[in-house]
Amino acid sequence: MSRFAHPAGDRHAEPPAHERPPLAPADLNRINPTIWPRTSGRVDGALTIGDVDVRELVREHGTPLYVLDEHDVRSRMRDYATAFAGSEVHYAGKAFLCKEVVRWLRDEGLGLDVASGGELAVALSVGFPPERITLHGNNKSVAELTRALEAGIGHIVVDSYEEIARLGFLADRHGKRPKVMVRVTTGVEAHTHEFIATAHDDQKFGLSLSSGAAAEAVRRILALPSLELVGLHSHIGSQIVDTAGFEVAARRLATLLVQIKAEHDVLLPELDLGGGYGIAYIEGDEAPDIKQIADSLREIVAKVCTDAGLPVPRLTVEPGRTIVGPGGITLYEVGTVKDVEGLRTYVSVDGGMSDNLRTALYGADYTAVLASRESSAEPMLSRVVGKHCESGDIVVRDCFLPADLAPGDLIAVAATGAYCRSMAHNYNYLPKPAVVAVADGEARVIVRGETEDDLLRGQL
Ligand SMILES: Cc1ncc(COP(=O)(O)O)c(C=O)c1O
Ligand SMILES: N[C@@H](CCCC[NH3+])C(=O)O
Repeated sequence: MSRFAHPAGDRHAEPPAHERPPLAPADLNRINPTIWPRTSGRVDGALTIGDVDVRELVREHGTPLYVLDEHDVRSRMRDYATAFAGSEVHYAGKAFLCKEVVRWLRDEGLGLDVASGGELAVALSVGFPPERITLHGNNKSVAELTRALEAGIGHIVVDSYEEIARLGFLADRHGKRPKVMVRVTTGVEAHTHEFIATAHDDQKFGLSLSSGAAAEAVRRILALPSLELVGLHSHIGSQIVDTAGFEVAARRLATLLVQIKAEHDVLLPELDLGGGYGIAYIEGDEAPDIKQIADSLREIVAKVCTDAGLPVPRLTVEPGRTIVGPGGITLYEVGTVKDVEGLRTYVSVDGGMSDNLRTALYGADYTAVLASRESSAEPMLSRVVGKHCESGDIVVRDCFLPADLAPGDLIAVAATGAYCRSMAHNYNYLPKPAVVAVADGEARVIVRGETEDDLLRGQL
């Protein structure tokens, strides 16, 4: 995913032109609206979000700090509801889930995808309507399936033959008949990092279309009276900006639906096309247009089905990153600024891979700016690193920061709303930072930051 990774096996080779560090931006102080939250800007030199000055946020809540722009997130929820009017939009909670985000979803009329019993518990704890919840996972436990059945959630997406048998048995025992979908591996090679591509055959998710496993799963479900097969599901991967893969997957899924009608005389009323749409992380990134995606997916499915003389199924999409990613930032305080002669400057901040694992895990790119003030100093090629005991503990691999950067300055990293707090961990016993929602000049803690007591809890 990183544009700047060195070719494997030769760490000293000059990287090809497209992998070299970027040129310094013309204006280091710029808050590019395609990357930063919708309400962000600079006032008196300092970054503001939701009309709140980040210096105030830090005075009140410390650093590192996740900040979520409520207007940004809610407006993206509404953008999806509008673009996919007539279809279902289920927010993928794995991107970032907490009680308050669930309340926003409920207000804005979206559904929710959960990938574990824990995510389900968050949703149910604030009374989210269970019929608007879908449960995913390649290895759901008996306890998770049982809880889903007891709560009466809307859909369970089955991912293996074992799960079909397990769920069929549990549903029978509990006197339930859940709506299920089959997760189909459509064979699409998504253009994204290997670890987050999910529709090629050689990975753990789903049942393969090409091998016939998906069709066999359909047969097995139809043979179980305790399961109601309502549709097919596909999710090809995450942070995908080339929309062609979504279209191929939608066509393949719709074609399978037509084949199922021919083989079983069963008309499935639903297709779930997953999520995975990319966002802009750095200058020059272009995020796909949601309205265009909605129109093209609807058109493709409608054509395949009407050509076969079948009614068009109800569509669902499951965006995570595109809803919550761009509205989130992380604030850090600079602790040390170390010039490594002839190479770059290492800017150490008070968080790192425990609050943002994505750079270490996928070589992800991010944008960072000096947030507590403006500066007219020269650009300095920088690497923003954390405080963990790992040299791979990098937050922003390559960026330009002003050469007068000093300890005590605040740095903001953009587009950290998705898959940062949700993948945070406690390596080196660093507490997970708080999440603060900002809107209309007010800031509210929506997830409390961990304390030393939290870190020691549970130890005997
Ligand atoms: C089944 C499923 N649906 C939806 C998503 C959401 O993906 P994204 O956050 O990339 O939109 C994921 C994660 O990739 C997923 O695994
Ligand atoms: N966690 C990944 C995406 C995986 C999405 C879930 N299947 C990321 O940060 O990009």
